Amino acid sequence: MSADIVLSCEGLVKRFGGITATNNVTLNLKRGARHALIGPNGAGKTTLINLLTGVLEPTEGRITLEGEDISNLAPHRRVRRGMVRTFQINQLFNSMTPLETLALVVSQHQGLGATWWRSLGRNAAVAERAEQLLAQFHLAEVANQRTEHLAYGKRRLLEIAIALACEPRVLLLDEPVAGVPAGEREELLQTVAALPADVSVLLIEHDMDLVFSFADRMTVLVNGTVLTEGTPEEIESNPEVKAVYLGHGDELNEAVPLETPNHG
Ligand SMILES: Nc1ncnc2c1ncn2[C@@H]1O[C@H](COP(=O)(O)OP(=O)(O)OP(=O)(O)O)[C@@H](O)[C@H]1O
Repeated sequence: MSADIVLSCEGLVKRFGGITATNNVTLNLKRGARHALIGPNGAGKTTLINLLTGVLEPTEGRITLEGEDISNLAPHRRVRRGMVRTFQINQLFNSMTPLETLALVVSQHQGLGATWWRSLGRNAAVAERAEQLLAQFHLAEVANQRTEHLAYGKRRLLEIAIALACEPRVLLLDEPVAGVPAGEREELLQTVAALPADVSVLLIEHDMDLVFSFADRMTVLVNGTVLTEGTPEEIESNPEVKAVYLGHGDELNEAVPLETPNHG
């Protein structure tokens, strides 16, 4: 396999009883890519991410990370190897502050265990990395507020900061702006745009503003199958893609949200 492919899946199939949610999907994520996965509701995007991260076991097919077959690795071992995801729905510790949460994750990642309170006091490297992440993700001013009191956009930022604290080589971003109110979107869009260039990103998103401003490559999934893959320009002008989305009453080339996210 080419050295510039960081994550790939080949002939991936997932069946749930009689439903084929993923149908022979082959996808290559290039190093440093900003790759978007789009498709109408029920196209199989979430199932594909669950297969890539190891939450679901494929019926058929193979997944390779940095040239190694990870098809049978447990989810946490895939994270250790550098593939990290965020979730559509926040999965945060409500009673902790962003500073505590990030210190915990950084501490775990550095092999110091879950003793974030000790690490914060005694380990300058943990505190420093947590502070850096707080600044990078516009969380410094809310660093000491309990997460349950944070605005929704800040919670989404914290979630991406947590993923970055694991120092991923591959980041799977699952609908980062879903449910975020208009006034908080800009900060999130800017932060996503400013993600480190050496982290390869696979973005699942319904918001076409974000998809077209972010992606340098796009894969369109329909009924579990890859309809097409290409540059944003190719996707925008592809008649088959337009036909799929026309049923939703929107024009792809207007770069408007194609549908209302059903989560968040
Ligand atoms: N655990 C499951 N059991 C049975 N069917 C499932 C299961 N998970 C997903 N499916 C089916 O697989 C298909 C793909 O669903 P999936 O959630 O992956 O689509 P999606 O593209 O992520 O949709 P959305 O944009 O709405 O999140 C759907 O027909 C769905 O009903």
